[in-house]
Amino acid sequence: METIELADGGTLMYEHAFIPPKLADRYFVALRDECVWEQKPALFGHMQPRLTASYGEAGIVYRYSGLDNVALPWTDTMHQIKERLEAVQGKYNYCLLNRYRDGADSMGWHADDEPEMGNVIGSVSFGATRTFRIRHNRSKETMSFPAGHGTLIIMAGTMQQFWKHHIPKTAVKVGERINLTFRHIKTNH
Ligand SMILES: O=C(O)CCC(=O)C(=O)O
Ligand SMILES: [Fe+2]
Repeated sequence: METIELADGGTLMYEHAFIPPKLADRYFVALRDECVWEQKPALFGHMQPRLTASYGEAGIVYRYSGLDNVALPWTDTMHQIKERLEAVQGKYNYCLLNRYRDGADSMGWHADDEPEMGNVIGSVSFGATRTFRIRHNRSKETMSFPAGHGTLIIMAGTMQQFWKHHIPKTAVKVGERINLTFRHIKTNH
């Protein structure tokens, strides 16, 4: 596990093969075939350039960009991944899943800085390797990390306040990638 201290108090932890390859193969197939995937609307009548799914504890709703994401109950696979992650860092009650069907699917620059969101986000990737990029808001310093089959990236500290991240499109022919971001959403009960 590599721990990178970022400017202004952010921390990024990285491990390329956090989930061993054979297990990652099984998880990829289970997540692809068992989750309820949908393509949600984005701004200006567009659709998001990827599929998403939402899982977590009962009653958790994650709101972002005007969308309400109601969590379905953890699947067995997701619960296993969550426990592996929590053994490293964090405590999670919600997971947003993103499925990038090919190199044309992507995620724009953003921070996961909603007020009800805990500062530790645990991200695990399966399938095709895509580039995870981060950029400091003021200095524009940029860093890139290959997010491959079984890769763990933990974002913590003040990273969401001072840095944005994204998954760029790629012209290279790539297969599907599934990413899980485990989060802690504060509830008022
Ligand atoms: O696909 C990824 O690695 C990034 C996902 C992400 O940033 C998010 O779901 O907020
Ligand atoms: Fe994000």
